[in-house]
Amino acid sequence: MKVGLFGGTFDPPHVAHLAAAERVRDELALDEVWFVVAGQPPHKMRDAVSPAHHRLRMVELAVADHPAFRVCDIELRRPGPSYTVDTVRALRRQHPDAEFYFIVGADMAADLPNWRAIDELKTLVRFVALGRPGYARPVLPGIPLHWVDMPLLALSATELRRWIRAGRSVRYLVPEAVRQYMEAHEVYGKRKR
Ligand SMILES: Nc1ncnc2c1ncn2[C@@H]1O[C@H](COP(=O)(O)OP(=O)(O)OP(=O)(O)O)[C@@H](O)[C@H]1O
Ligand SMILES: O=C(O)c1ccc[n+]([C@@H]2O[C@H](COP(=O)([O-])O)[C@@H](O)[C@H]2O)c1
Repeated sequence: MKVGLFGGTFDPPHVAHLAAAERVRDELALDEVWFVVAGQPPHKMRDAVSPAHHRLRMVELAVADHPAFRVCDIELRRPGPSYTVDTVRALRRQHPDAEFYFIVGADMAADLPNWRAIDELKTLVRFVALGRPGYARPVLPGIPLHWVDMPLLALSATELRRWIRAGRSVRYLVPEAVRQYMEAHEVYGKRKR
């Protein structure tokens, strides 16, 4: 089975995440894409991240209508920073027959040389990267990267949180079920209007 792993903080999940996952699933003929919700993202240690149960629920809602998309909560059940190499080692033990592809946007792709145990990690997964506005396709000597083209979507969770806090509508920028959940649970505070 060919499985795409799409790791993210997903605070909140947005339509560019879904479009990226679908684009890679289609291009590489993956059987499934697992959205791996980061417990404590290693490079966001000092940032305030929304509670894991909200991010997990929002991702569940976001992927619910896609038959090949799944949510993986393995990193939420492990204390400490969510290093991808730990996740992939565990998933390979649990699913010895799966072939794993790790999906990243161009911003994260450029950071791969700094990831924990990257020399081991690159032997455990194939990296797949997508363009992201503002980030060039990186040249990474020694780290094979499968580049997948897709229409660039200038959307980020940081920007969406800012919009919500400013009282702006994010309808159509996040799946409708996610929008309703974040409003009902005031994940990013009360909507101003
Ligand atoms: N607009 C986008 N185009 C392509 N890839 C994206 C886009 N937004 C996020 N990604 C990728 O999705 C993965 C998960 O990203 P994450 O959950 O951190 O969302 P984000 O929008 O980058 O959030 P933040 O702004 O809080 O950093 C990362 O690999 C990131 O590069
Ligand atoms: O393992 C690492 O060293 C590492 C360093 C930075 C990011 N990651 C992973 O990259 C994925 C995307 O991160 P983020 O914070 O942009 O959502 C997420 O699964 C992180 O755990 C992993």
